[in-house]
Amino acid sequence: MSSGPNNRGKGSGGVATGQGRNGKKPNGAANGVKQQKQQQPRRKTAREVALDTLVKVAEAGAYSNLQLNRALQDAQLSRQDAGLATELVYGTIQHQRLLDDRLNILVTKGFNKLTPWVLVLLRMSAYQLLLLDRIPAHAAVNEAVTIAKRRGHSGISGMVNGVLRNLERSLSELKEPIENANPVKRIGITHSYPDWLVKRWIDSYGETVAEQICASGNEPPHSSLRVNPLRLSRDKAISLLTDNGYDAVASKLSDAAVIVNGGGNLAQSEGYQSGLWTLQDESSMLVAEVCAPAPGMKVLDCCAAPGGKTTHLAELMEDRGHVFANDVHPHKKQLIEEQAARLGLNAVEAITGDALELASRFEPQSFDLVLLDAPCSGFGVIRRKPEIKWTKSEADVHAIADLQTDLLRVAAKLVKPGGTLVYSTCTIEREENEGQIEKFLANQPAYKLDADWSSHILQPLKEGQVIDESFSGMVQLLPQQFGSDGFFIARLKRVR
Ligand SMILES: C[S@@+](CC[C@H](N)C(=O)[O-])C[C@H]1O[C@@H](n2cnc3c(N)ncnc32)[C@H](O)[C@@H]1O
Repeated sequence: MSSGPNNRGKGSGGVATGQGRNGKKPNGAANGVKQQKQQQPRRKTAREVALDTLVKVAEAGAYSNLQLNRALQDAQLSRQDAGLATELVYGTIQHQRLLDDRLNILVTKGFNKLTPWVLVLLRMSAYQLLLLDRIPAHAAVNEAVTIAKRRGHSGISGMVNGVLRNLERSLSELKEPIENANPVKRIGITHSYPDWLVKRWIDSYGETVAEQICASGNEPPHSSLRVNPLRLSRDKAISLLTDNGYDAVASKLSDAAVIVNGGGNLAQSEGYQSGLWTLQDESSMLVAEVCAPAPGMKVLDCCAAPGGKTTHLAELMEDRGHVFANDVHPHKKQLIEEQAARLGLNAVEAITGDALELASRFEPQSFDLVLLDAPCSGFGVIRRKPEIKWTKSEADVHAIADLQTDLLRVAAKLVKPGGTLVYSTCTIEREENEGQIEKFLANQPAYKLDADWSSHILQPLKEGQVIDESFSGMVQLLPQQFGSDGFFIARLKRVR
C-alpha cells in the first residue's frame, strides 16, 4: 500500500541526474568541454503552494479540494509540508470572515486597494497567528514577508510586515471571544459564515444547534470507506487496513463503513484499486441502505455520477438485477463505468441524459426503486468544500430547490405501484429537504412516507438522538451528530 499522498514514486521528476550517456559523471575539464551549471528550479514552499491554491480558489472559482490536490501533486512536498499546505488552505477559507474582521482594523488603506494575492497572503498569515498555536508568530510573519519580497516590490513587503507585526502585538486582544448582541453576527464572525446562512439555520434549528452546525463545519472531515460486501467482510477489511498501518475502526452509523486515520492516501491503497472498498462518507452510505434494494430489482439512479450510491445499490443487490445510472453530463458516464468496473459490478448501466426527461425515456411506473440523489446547495459538506460559504447565495438555494421540485415530479412517474422512491441531498437546508417532501406529498396522493427502515439503520440514529418516536420516514443528519456529512434522506412508497 502507498505510504501517503505525496509518495508518487516519480524519482527525480525529470530533473537532470548528472549522469552521462555512458552512465559516468561527465568530467568537463577532461573532455575539454566547458560545463554549464544546471539551474535547478526552486521548489515551492508549503506556504507558497497554499498561497497559489488560495489565489486560484478566490480568483478563478476553483474548488479548494481539487485545486489543492493538483498543487500538491505538482509541488512534491514532504508529507509534513503537504500537511501544512492543506491546513493553511482549508483553515484560511474556513475562517475567512473572522480573519477579515481582525485584519480590517489594521489594513488602513482598505481591502479593495490590495492586489488579490496580497490579501490572500495576509489572511493566510493571520490564520497562523490567530488560530494555529503550533506555529511561532515570528515564523509566520517572516515567511510572509519573504514571500511578499519575492513576489512584489519593497512597498508591498513593508506593508505586509507592518500589518502582521501589528497583528502580532495585539494578539491577546484579537483572540478575545466576539461580543455581539446580535446572534447572527456573533455566530457569523466567530465561526466565519455569511449572515444570510446563519440566519436561515437559526430560523430552522434554533441558535444553539445553528452554532454547533457552524463550529462543526470548520472541523476536518472523517476519512471513511465502504467495504464491498461481495469481496470481503467489514472485520476482514479492518484487519487488512490495520496490518497496513491504518488506524481503522467500525463506524457507529453505517454497517458498511470503516473510519480510517493515518497510514496514507486511501485512494492509492491496493484495496481501493482492486475493488475491496470505496471512499465514501458514512452519511452518504445510509442512502443506499435506506433504499434497501433486493437482488433482481430494476432500479434507476437519476443523478448518479460519480457513482458512489449506484455502486452501493448494486453491491446490496449482489450484482443481480439492473441499475440504470443516469447523469446529465456526458463526461461523467465514464466515471460511473470506471467505479463499477473497479468494484467488479456488472449490474450497472451508465446512461447520459437530463433527469427531467427520464419519464419520456423509460416506461412510466416501470421501476421497483428510483433514487433521486438530487443536485443541492451542498451545505452538509462544507468541511470538504469550505469555499461554498462564500460563493453560494440565498438565490442559489431557491433556484436549486425549484429544480429539485421538478426532478422529484419526474422521478415519481417512474416508480411501480408498491415501489420505492428515495430522495436525498447533502445539504441541511429545510427548503431543499423537509420542505421539498411536504410539497411533494401535498401534490402526489399516490405516495406516502415510508418509515419501515431496517433496525440496523434506525438504532444508531435513535442512540445519537437524530430521530425519536415521531420518526416518519425522513431524517436530517447534521454534521456535529456523528462527525459525518450533513445529509437528508426521505423514503417514499408508491401506494397505488
Ligand atoms: C449529488 S451529485 C450525485 C452524487 C452521486 N449520487 C453519488 O453518490 O456519487 C448530483 C449529480 O447530479 C447531476 N445532475 C445535475 N443536474 C442534473 C440533471 N438535470 N439531470 C441529471 N443529472 C443531473 C450532477 O452532474 C451530479 O453528478
